[in-house]
Amino acid sequence: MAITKAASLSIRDSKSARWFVLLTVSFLMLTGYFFTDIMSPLQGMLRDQMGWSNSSYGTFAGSYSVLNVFCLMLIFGGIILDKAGIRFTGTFFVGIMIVGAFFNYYAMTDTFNNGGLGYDFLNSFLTDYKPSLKMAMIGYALFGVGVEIAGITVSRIIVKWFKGKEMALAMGLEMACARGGMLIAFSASPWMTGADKIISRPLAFGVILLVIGLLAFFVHNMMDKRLDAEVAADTSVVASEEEFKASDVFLLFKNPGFILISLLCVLFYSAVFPFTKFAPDLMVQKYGFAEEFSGMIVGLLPIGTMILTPIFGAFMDKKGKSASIMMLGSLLLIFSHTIFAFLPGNTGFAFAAMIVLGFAFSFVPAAMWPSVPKIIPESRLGSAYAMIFMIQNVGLMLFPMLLGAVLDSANEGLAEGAALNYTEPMMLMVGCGIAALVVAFFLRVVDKKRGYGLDLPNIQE
Ligand SMILES: C[C@H](N)C(=O)N[C@@H](CCCCN)C(=O)O
Repeated sequence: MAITKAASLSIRDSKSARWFVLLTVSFLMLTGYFFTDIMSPLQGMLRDQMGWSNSSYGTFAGSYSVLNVFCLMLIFGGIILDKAGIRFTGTFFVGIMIVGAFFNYYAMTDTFNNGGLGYDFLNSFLTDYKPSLKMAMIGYALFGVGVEIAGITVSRIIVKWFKGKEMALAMGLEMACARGGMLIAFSASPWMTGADKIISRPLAFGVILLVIGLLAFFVHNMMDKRLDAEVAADTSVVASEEEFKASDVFLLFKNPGFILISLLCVLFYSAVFPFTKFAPDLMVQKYGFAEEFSGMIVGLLPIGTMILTPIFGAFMDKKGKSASIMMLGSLLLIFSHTIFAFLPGNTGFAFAAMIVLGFAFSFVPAAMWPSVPKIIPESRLGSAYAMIFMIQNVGLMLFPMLLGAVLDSANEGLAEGAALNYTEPMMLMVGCGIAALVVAFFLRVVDKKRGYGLDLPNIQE
């Protein structure tokens, strides 16, 4: 049964306790996001060493979401979260994340590629696809299930500890840490392959980091247990919300605010995460950066968001304006991708577009995620976040595949060694941005009509 707390103080009222909890789960997300983007700056090496085409690379990137979409893993994850609780769900799915990451690492090793366990089997069907690609996809798909459900769990944890307090700031800081993981991946991964360019090296490091993330989550579990014990022992805590039922998932779709926020999420994120998978190669092909530095340029994006997301989060905690800020973020997204698509390959434009994208990628997440609890009751939050992530994952699956396929087809017959043209793939991203802006506009209209309070401050005085 979902509960709300009345007057008496609990461990969540202790600032140091709740910020410490935030630290543990933020570190976990850092490790997850590090692994998510670990292969992104290695697209060129995957082409040269593993023989992966751009479409193959896009298919690999999209495999992250395949189980989440086709096996409805995020829906199950959300239901498990609402039924079995934070500690079990988090621990189990971080475990899945580690197993998937290990398969992904194994796919890149010489052991596997020289006929290791599973090679012959994976080589016996769909022979157009390399065994390394198939093994990496199995691993990345499992990893995608784990990291996404871990992300949903972490959002739930932050609401549990920060609701009515500094929630947007806390979510902003958690996302800043996650972006820190992206930053390390983009800037360090090519260097970690070493002079001999061994792709499996950064992946091995990523697996070890994930195990450390799991240990951090165990520390969170201890704090969470204490909070639950306090709540159970406290007679001033009153049951106030209905118990969650699996059928409630369908109720979410009767809520226009939920539908619009889900649509905005899929459109906005489809123009960001799939883009970042190709962005290092875009830097090489369009702007002429060396492969080792291309990830660092893309790393400007997470650096900017690490600083800006918590700042905007704190602003919205105090002043509100989330609905308007989501519109502004979508507008900036269009500007940024328009620069990448249509302006000349001048490095100044690359920096400018990346900075504008950094603002967009700070505004929208900082405003969107803390808005969900204003639209959905707490007992259904796990499922609501899960459903939003699930819809978002459709975009995260399709868009990298589309980008890879459009890139290959736009560059068919290109002379050996000539730079790839990214205009058409980037036009796809501009289209997503325009659609996101339209949805953000309607979300603001519906907010005014229904009184969700998206433009109101998060902190209750
Ligand atoms: C990719 C993942 N599904 C996602 O949407 N991540 C968001 C953060 C959502 C959780 C906020 N507490 C992101 O912006 O990285």
